[in-house]
Amino acid sequence: MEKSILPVVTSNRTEKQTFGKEYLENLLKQHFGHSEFRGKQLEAIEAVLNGKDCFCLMPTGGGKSMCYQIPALAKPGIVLVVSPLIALMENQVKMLKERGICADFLSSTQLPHIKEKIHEDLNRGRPSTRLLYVTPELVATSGFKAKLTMLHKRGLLNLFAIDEAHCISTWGHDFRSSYRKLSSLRNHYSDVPILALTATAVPKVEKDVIQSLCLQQPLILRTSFNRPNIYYEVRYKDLLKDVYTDLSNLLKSLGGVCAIVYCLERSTCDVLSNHLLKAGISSAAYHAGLNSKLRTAVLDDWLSSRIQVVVATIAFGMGIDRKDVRFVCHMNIPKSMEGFYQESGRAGRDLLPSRSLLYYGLDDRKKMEFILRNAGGKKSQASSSSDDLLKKSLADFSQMVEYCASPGCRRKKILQSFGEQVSTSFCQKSCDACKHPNQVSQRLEELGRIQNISRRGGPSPIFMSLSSTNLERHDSEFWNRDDEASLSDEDISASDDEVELQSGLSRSKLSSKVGLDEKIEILQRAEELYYRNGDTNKQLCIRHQPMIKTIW
Ligand SMILES: Nc1ncnc2c1ncn2[C@@H]1O[C@H](COP(=O)(O)OP(=O)(O)OP(=O)(O)O)[C@@H](O)[C@H]1O
Repeated sequence: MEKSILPVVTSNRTEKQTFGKEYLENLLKQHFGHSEFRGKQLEAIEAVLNGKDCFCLMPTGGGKSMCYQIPALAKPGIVLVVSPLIALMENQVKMLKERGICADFLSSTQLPHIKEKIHEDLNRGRPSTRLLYVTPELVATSGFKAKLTMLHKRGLLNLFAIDEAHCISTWGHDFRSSYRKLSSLRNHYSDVPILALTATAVPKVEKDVIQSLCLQQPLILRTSFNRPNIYYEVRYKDLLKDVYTDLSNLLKSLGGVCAIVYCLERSTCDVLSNHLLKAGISSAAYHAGLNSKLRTAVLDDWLSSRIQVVVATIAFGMGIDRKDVRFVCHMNIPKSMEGFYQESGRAGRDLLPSRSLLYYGLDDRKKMEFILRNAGGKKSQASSSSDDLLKKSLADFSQMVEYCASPGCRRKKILQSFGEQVSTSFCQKSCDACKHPNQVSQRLEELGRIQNISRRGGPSPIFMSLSSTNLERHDSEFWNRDDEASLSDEDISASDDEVELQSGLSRSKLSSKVGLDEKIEILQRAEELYYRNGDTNKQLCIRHQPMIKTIW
């Protein structure tokens, strides 16, 4: 384990002096090079340093990590960070180590001697580890619970930070049940503050997270989801001569800016990336169908600006911290505003002017609607809960359609979908509908005419061509059936502890076969499927649990 090269500031000052604004700002400057706290960061940091539970809702790129990283530096002891994905843990630990901060993660994918070293450090009188990243599954094991109790008895637990806390609500009820068991943290270590962090603004999720973690009179911090530095625009595929040429012309006009183009399908990523290359734009495709070596090379090239544009599926982005993405494009309409917000939000994390463009097509809309409905229709037995889930996914999608195909400020529609009410003037002409209202109205009228003609002419060719066989094939892409076949029942039933002891080999074999990004894509799609199909997909998720399990 690499150890801290920079001495971490610990202080024996009194609480008031130790946690003063100036002191905390110094830590921010000294360790991260930022001159001041953003949004509600300081409030969250002060709350947890004073022993208070806190629920923190911040938009993507809002700087949530700082809310537990600064407390880890301000106070002696260990901050335990519960994180859903190994990829996220690895990224953060790497970044912290580069800054000389002693952080580590424990997961079943790590080599035994690395884990041993971490445990050795935790057993020391004064461990050098300041931040320890773990999965909820590990927290639920008896071995790790004993370790936590030992640290607690020695007064070494500074804070529990639950990153991506919405997972408690979205995944915790079923196939990641360990998320629900995190309540044991509050029950066993009542004097250690808990900080729950998320960018998911649904009120039901907030309530569920607070209840599930048993937060005690938490300070609730909500930051507006507005991203004022992003200009939002929609272009209409049906009114364009050639969408790919439109995109390549736009990219050329923007200069060599760093960009991400999201596509629904892997094949589109390949075709579009080739088109951009032919147009003289440096680009590469990135999706779970490529081998991991190639994906790593694409990611490295993009992160180091050797490639300008990555044309990717949703597998690309989670945990990737490149601040200067200037342009995010959606080639197809996403399934929900939440997904769109997360993906478009990868633009402009440095707060500089950036751009989001969505290409809306009538066929894409029909295709997505068909996929959502078909997923619901595949249920073996209709149940009211799966009907509700289907209704929810269609309602989520209709918000996205409204964003694209109805007049009015785009920014306002995004914020309204998260329950924020704002006036239209709030946008300050930073979306196409506010900047060029006449042009947008005219395009919508033209689109309406085309839509009427296509309605009279029957379903579109794409809609007709989506046979159930095609969709089966589409679904099978989510899971690697070879991997499924290679797994024993032991893997399926083993707890995290047992997996570590008994089937580390099969797990690592599986890990080497399946790239991290593919796992992320699988997990995201599993979540998507679960939402769409309710019980049916619960079975699907359980069946593929060994596969999904390797993600955390
Ligand atoms: N006070 C600050 N001043 C300047 N930059 C900051 C500040 N706090 C955080 N950042 C930077 O903002 C970026 C986003 O931070 P972070 O990854 O913590 O965001 P996040 O809220 O976790 O986002 P996401 O939900 O997308 O993961 C990082 O590059 C981080 O270094």
